[in-house]
Amino acid sequence: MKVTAVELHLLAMPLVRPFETSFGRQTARTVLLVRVRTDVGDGWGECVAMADPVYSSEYVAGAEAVLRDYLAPAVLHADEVTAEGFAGLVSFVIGHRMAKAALETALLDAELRTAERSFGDYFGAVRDEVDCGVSVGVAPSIPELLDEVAGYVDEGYRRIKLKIKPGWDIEPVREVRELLGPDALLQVDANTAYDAADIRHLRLLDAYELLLIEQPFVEEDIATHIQLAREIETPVCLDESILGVGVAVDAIERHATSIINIKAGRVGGYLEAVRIHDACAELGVPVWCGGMLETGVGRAANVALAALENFTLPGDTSASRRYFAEDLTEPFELVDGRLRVPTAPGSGVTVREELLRAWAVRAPVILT
Ligand SMILES: CC(=O)N[C@@H](Cc1ccc2ccccc2c1)C(=O)O
Ligand SMILES: [Mg+2]
Repeated sequence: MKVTAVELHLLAMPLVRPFETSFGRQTARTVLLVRVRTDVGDGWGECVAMADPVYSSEYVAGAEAVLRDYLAPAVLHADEVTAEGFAGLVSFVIGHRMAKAALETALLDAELRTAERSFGDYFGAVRDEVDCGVSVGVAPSIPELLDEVAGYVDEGYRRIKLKIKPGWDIEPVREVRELLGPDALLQVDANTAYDAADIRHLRLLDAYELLLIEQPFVEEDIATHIQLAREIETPVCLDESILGVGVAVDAIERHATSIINIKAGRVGGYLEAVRIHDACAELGVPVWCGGMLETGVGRAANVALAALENFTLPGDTSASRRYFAEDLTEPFELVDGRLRVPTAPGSGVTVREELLRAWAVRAPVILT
């Protein structure tokens, strides 16, 4: 297809409640959306980068710049572009996987809408709905944490994930395990907040039958994850470290991790995400779909991805209302702890253009 324009939309959406992690406290989501106009129709992609480079080195203003100055010109100058050829077309740009993922997804959305194929059908979904978990932030107090967790259990979430950090780990886990009972699915996410000196302390988590401990150490530090995996019963899961299928296979083969959190935005797009899924299936390593507080645009694609065979653990594919009072698309509603996989062409959702205008931080950048 021929791309005739690339639009960069910048929105601000308030969160229904503050979301605190080991790297900070968020009260709103700054959203960068990419729309491509092509000779066969439009497509949308959502960039998962945060406003600040605190989860990864990418951030909204940086993603916008690399899309404006490198990635959009590359597709606009090409006579013929395909989603499958996009990674090769922009391989001259090092990194910037979240920015690349947004544009690749927009191209895929345009292609599949025209072909009248859904993301789920294209990715190889084997389910019509996916089991959903929920990510729970660091709370001001234990009672407030327990209230929030009890609310999610009432909503039907099939797995609870607690953000932890030094000083907020063993006690909240113990109290939530007490609240949930011994059989509930419970896991933790440290977002890189610990180091090797904390390994003995982290072993205390073994008392609480957790599904996994997610990314305790910094992205580049595979060695300390290997050391922890040797010394702790709780399975180690990687998130920030997994930038592509190569590092996923390397980390698994070196026994740094035994479960992978797949986020299409973090790895450069849904095509790479499917490659990681397939490689993990080969290696007998279960995967689950991570979340980056996406609007319905990114959420729709994540739910389709989470419907693949080897996504055997509930993901952070929570309902829209977990984060937003109103979503940019039709809302994703939890039914019996599950979300339905969209079946309409492309992502299967429709961006509400009136909200695009209402929530815009500035006029869209239109590149032609
Ligand atoms: C659902 C979940 O825990 N996501 C990330 C962390 C995270 C936390 C806060 C965020 C705020 C704005 C944008 C992305 C964010 C991602 C994770 O798994 O590590
Ligand atoms: Mg994580």
